[in-house]
Amino acid sequence: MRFSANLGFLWADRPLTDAVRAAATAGFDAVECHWPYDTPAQDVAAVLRETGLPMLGLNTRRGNVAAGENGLSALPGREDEARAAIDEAIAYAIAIGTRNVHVMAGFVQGEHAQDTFLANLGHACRQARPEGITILIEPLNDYDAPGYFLQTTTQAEALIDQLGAPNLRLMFDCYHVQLMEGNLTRRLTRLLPKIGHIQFASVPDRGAPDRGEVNFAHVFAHIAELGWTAPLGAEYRPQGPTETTLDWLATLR
Ligand SMILES: O=C(O)C(=O)[C@H](O)CO
Ligand SMILES: [Mg+2]
Repeated sequence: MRFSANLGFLWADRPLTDAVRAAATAGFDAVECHWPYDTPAQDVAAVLRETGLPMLGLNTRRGNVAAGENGLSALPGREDEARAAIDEAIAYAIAIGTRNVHVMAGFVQGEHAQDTFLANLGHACRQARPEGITILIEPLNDYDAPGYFLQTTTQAEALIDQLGAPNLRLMFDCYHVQLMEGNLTRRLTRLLPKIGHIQFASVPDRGAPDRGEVNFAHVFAHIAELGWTAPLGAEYRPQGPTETTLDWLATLR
């Protein structure tokens, strides 16, 4: 099994470029991030070349973070900002060779929000497709992100089917899915053709995967049996310095 360090959480206390180096030293096969926009893309591209690690994914900006926003793409009336964030994310992804862009929906509910999200996702998929980039949507659990538009894989699957874009896929984060829907291995099997990236953290505390209610040795073996070979995203909150939380990397590999 190969693993990607999510630098939104792992080594998040370091500049992004140093975090990439730390992930390489620790033996990760890839990296991914949340919002890299404060770091010039050419610096990130340079450190990816230096370490040989690919950056698997990045997120669109959240909007007004101080006001509690967590994405713009399902917010009716915010289409111009949402599309600017999508275009920015795709341009950054092209500059650093990243193949996945997670389009964040935001805190909103209702049919109008669904139409808005679909329209903005259509824009994202059209812009990304000629560049070989996949657009990801990720259900977030209602405990950490109450009121987030996209909360379940069932909802995400319906959106993917409705839009019918070949480069729209599901970000299957085992942490969120376990909290909202459970049934991880059956769900992974059924949804596999629609999955673009897989992430994990312990449940319920979002720590390293060698603790908590999910047996990740079993889940990772199942994912390998399904034929999935891309690195899995370690998106957990280290309790202490990241290096002290990496025993799982040897045991679950
Ligand atoms: O929160 C998550 O699980 C994510 O993957 C997002 O990228 C950050 O909100
Ligand atoms: Mg995630």
